[in-house]
This record gives sequence, C-alpha cells and structure tokens, in this order.
Amino acid sequence: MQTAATSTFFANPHVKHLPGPFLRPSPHYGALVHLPSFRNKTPISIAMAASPSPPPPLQELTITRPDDWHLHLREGDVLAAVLPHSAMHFGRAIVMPNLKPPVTTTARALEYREEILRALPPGSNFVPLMTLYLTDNTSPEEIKLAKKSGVVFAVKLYPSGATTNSQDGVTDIFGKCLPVLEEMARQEMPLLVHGEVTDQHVDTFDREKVFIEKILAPLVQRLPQLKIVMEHITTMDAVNFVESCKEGHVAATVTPQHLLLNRNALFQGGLQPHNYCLPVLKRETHRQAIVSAVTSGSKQYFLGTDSAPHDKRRKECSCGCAGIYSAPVALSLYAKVFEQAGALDKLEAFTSFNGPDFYGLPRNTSKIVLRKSAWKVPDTYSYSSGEIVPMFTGNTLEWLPSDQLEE
Ligand SMILES: NC(=O)N[C@@H](CC(=O)O)C(=O)O
Ligand SMILES: [Zn+2]
Ligand SMILES: [Zn+2]
Repeated sequence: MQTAATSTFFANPHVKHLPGPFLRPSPHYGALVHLPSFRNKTPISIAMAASPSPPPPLQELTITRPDDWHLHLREGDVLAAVLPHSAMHFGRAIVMPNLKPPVTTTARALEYREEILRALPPGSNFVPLMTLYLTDNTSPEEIKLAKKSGVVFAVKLYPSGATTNSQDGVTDIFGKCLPVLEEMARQEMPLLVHGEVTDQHVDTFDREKVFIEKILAPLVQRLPQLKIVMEHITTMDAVNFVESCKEGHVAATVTPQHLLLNRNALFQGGLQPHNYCLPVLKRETHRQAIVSAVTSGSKQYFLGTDSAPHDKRRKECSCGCAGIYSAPVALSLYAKVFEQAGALDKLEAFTSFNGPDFYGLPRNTSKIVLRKSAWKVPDTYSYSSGEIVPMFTGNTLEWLPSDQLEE
C-alpha cells in the first residue's frame, strides 16, 4: 500500500449502477493481459490472480481517444523509452519544452518534433503538439513564426527557478514579457503556466495561491483576450480562480497524482521520492476540491498527465528531482477517479473533448476501450542507461486501456 489514497482505491459503491450505452460486460476478465515491455518493445504477459467469487460485474468503457495536454517526453534514449507509453493510447500531446537547453525557438521546436516522430513506434498516428519555452528575451517576432509554422500550439511560462529545467525561465513577466504576451493574444496562441511563485520566503505549499494573487489574476485583467491554461492545478484556490474566469479563455490541466494523492503520500512509511512533483501535493481538502471540479462536467478542465520521467537514481538520492512518471498508468487512474466520484459519464469530456475544444482543434475520431480488468504496474521500466519508476509502481490497477478501435 503506497499512499493514503490507495486505502479507498478499489472501494467503489457506484460501479454496479452505472448507466450508459458505453458500458458492457467484458469477455476478457480474468484472462492474460498484455503490457508493453519497455526493454524490447514486445508485449509481455502477466498472469492475473483469479477473481474472488462471486465476481464483480464485468464492464468496459468505450471513449473517444484521449489527448494529453501536458507531457514531458525528454530526448534521446529516455524519449525512445517513454514515447510508446503515450503513443499507445493518446492521440496527441502538448509536449513540454523544458529540455536542456530549452526549446526557445520555432526552429528548435521543429527539430525536436522530428526527433519525436522518428522515435515513434511503427504505424503510430500519435501527433506531438509543440510548445515554446518563454524567456525574458522571447520576441513577438518569434510568436509570429511559431504560429506560422503550424506545429507550435502554445508557449510555456516557467517562472525562473520554479521547477525542473526552469532556470532560463521568466524573471519578471510584467517587466519583460508584455509585448510577447500581447502578440500571443493577437495570434490566439495560448499561454501555459507553471503557476508557482519562486520567492523562497513563501511557504512551498502556498506558492500556487500566491502566484494566482500576484501574477495570474493581474495578468487576466491586463490581457483578457489571452488564452491561459493553468497547468497541473493543486489547490482549491486554483479551482476558484479558474471558475471565476471565462470559459474558453482560462482553463486548467489536472494530473492523476493531484486527483488521487494528498501530501501524506510523500511521507507514508518514510520519504516517498516517487510521489514528489511540483507543484507539490497538497492537503486532502484541496484534493477533494479538484476532484469535485473535474468530475462536475465543467469544460474548463482537461487531461494533462504532467508525466515527467526521471532516472531512478535521480529520484532516489540525497536531492531528488521533481516529477512523476505517469504515462503508462494515467488513463487507468483517471478512470478510477471518475468512477469513485460516480461520474464515469463525465470522463470522456475530460479526457477527449474539453482539451481540443479549448485549443480550437478537432476532437479525435478513433476510440479506445477501457476494460474493468486488473493489471499490475511494472516495478520499473528499463532503458539503455537506467530505469524509470512509474507512479503506483508494483500496484494493481483496474481499467486497462486497450488498443485502438477502428474509426
Ligand atoms: N512536474 C514536475 O515535478 N516536474 C516537471 C516540470 C514541471 O512540470 O513543473 C519535469 O519536467 O520534471
Ligand atoms: Zn510545471
Ligand atoms: Zn510538467
């Protein structure tokens, strides 16, 4: 048992009564399930435990193929290792630009896009949606180029020092970036925000709330036409802020960890580096506010895993880095959250409609199936220079996503 939240992880008072034409018995329960093998890219089989008797109702859920609106793919051997996990189930992903060095120009975004396309498994239709990393020196001209390229879909604001590879980020948004932001508003290029202040005097757990007060609220006032996505929201304050803004202008992505875990998960039985991400997990009341918000059916929230792979050695050390690798488990976990809230009928809008609608992109036309079928998360995924530990490592999850259905 890894976290506080897992104690209720499989308790599910709603599932027997779920309505909806998309739910039907699955013939696959209790069979061998196929999981991707990281090392050799061929499927491996994991034998599942026999179901207790009487077995629970068997179900499957068919939804429009989801997209991931916040994803870290990295480069080189890590990219090659993690990309298949996203490409298997997601149609598109907004790819974060916080590489070393960061993706600050359209020319670099085009190169990075090519590298991603080359690393895709054969036959994959996955589409990377590229982003630029905003700096104090980004020019309005660069925004025009980005828009014209047709492959850059957003610009990312990292307050300098706020998170992984943010040292080249913005030091003074109002002092240095207003002309660029005005150009983005003109070009309808969304601003994606890591919403935390970096002032060391501000308590870590308050950094999102203070960012909203000091930066985000004044920014929305100043540039009401700029589309803004508050990424990976973690607090009730963020929910209240998003909902105080106009639908279609301000939205938020939500990660599986901020829906399923509270800050106890960082300390459960000892320090848990694989539950450490930024913004850091918050107290239970905040988690509940976020769950209520995303399961309400509001169009202002959409799926963004913030899947952020780091080598095991860089997580399990004296100064571990921030980021949770969730790509292989994210869809199972989102389904779990909506199921626990009795809101599985709202899952598809969150995973597959609200994101493209906000970005002004078409929704995917193909479908995927989520089967109510237990599967075990691998302990680690090996790659050529190390290992990556996934979220909920070694745990058994339900809602196994299956391959693409015909269009
Ligand atoms: N979320 C994280 O904890 N880490 C992300 C950066 C980010 O999204 O802030 C990473 O790139 O590792
Ligand atoms: Zn971030
Ligand atoms: Zn991120």
